[in-house]
Amino acid sequence: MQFIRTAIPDVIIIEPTVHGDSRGYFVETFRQDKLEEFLGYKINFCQDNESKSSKGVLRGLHYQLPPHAQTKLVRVIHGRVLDVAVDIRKNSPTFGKYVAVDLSGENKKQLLIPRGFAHGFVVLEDDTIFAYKVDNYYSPQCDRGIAFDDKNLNIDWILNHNELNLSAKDTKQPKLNETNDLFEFGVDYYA
Ligand SMILES: Cc1cn([C@H]2C[C@H](O)[C@@H](COP(=O)(O)OP(=O)(O)O[C@H]3O[C@H](C)C(=O)[C@H](O)[C@H]3O)O2)c(=O)[nH]c1=O
Repeated sequence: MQFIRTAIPDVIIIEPTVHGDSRGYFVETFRQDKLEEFLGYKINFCQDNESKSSKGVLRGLHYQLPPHAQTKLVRVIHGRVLDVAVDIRKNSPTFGKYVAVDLSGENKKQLLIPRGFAHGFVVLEDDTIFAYKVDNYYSPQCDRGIAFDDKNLNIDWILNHNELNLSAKDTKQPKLNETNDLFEFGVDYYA
């Protein structure tokens, strides 16, 4: 299992080891000990999620506010997405910047998105199954979002705007500079 820091160092790509043989393959998709050793802090996931989407679906950009802020460990079981994490920690040197990673059932890559980031993905193949762990329970009251097409983020979602399929909620999210519901850089949201 390899851990690779991205251009935003707190966002980490995880590449599990795939053991293939004549029957198929085996992969350890999560190892708490190895993850905590790399992170240098404890992490306790408490909820697993799964969503299925057709090509063109865009879910995001979402996050939960403290005290229900979530770390997400995301992966694609079948299909392919472009997965995006946006730094929404005020005063961060990478505030408003994003990381985009191609996750697929084929490459088995995962992305660790810490508290303080908005998360979203666009689905690039039909019948894509997206699975992820979170370390705080779902809290509708603390659920927030940022507009996927915020010009100040300038996210390249690959697909054309007219190919996208969003929830009503996601067509009405505020731009980053229109919300105060953000995080502070340097605050330990894991304390
Ligand atoms: C997130 C969540 C949702 N729900 C219910 C609420 C709705 O009845 C239904 C769909 O919820 P929503 O439209 O918010 O689902 P997504 O658009 O896939 O949202 C997720 O996608 C983006 C990319 C994320 O990173 C978040 O985990 C999450 O916001 O599932 C639950 O019961 N539990 C949950 O944890």
